[in-house]
Amino acid sequence: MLIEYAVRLDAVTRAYGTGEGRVVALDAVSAGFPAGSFTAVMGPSGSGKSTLLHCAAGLERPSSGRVEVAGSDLAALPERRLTLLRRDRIGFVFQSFNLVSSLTAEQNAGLPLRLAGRRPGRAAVRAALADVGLQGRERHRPAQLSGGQQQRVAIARALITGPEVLFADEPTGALDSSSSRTVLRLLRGFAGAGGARPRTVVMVTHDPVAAAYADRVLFLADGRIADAMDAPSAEGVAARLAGLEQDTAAAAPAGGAR
Ligand SMILES: Nc1ncnc2c1ncn2[C@@H]1O[C@H](COP(=O)(O)OP(=O)(O)OP(=O)(O)O)[C@@H](O)[C@H]1O
Repeated sequence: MLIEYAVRLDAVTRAYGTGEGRVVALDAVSAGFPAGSFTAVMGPSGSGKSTLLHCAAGLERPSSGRVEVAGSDLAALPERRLTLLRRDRIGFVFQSFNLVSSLTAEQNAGLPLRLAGRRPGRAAVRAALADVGLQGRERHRPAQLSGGQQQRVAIARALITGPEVLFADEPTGALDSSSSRTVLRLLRGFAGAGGARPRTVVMVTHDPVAAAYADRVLFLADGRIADAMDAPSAEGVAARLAGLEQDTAAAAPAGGAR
């Protein structure tokens, strides 16, 4: 059966700096994220997880290699088309929520539509907030909401444009375990083949419990894919991660820099 990929990386390298100070954050990484799947990306600190996410989402351009999202080769897109792809077909959720503190939950959630020059319909925004369990909180500002509630506003904002791919960078990193569960269930519920188009989630996390919500875990070490695990359990993921952390620590030169 032919697998349809929502996101594909082909020999993607991303290096920072030059000469002595050059750091290869991603080293010829090839990976496919099937349409409708939920993938967690894990690995020791500095292994390249955020860089992979940023390259896959078109937030950063790779030094070499090819990234395809929703059938488009990102490098071939002019800046304007890339902006439209990011705006209309991709959603982002970050660890730090990134809400606008002076705006209400409703205004924050409707912001992508406003930025696209569309007047956000109140009913649609309220429905998006209700979908994440925030009915009755529409007029609250971020400071009046808990961390978990703020992240749910951020999810409503990410989903308001009906994206095909949701990228999440440590979405539960700042949350307690109960709020984390709520957020992870929302991400899990978003991913899938149902609806007009399959919906795909790619999530970077440090937390094996969070990774166990995914269909598949991709492990990075030293900027390369080190392993993959289907139908992950938190225990299995924790054990694999501990092994990779040991290998990375053993391989690191004194002083730590790669
Ligand atoms: N803008 C940058 N300039 C220079 N080096 C960078 C930059 N961004 C990342 N790096 C380096 O690239 C490597 C990979 O970083 P990245 O943030 O992708 O790792 P990570 O796995 O997400 O780490 P963590 O789990 O600690 O967040 C690291 O060695 C990091 O120091």
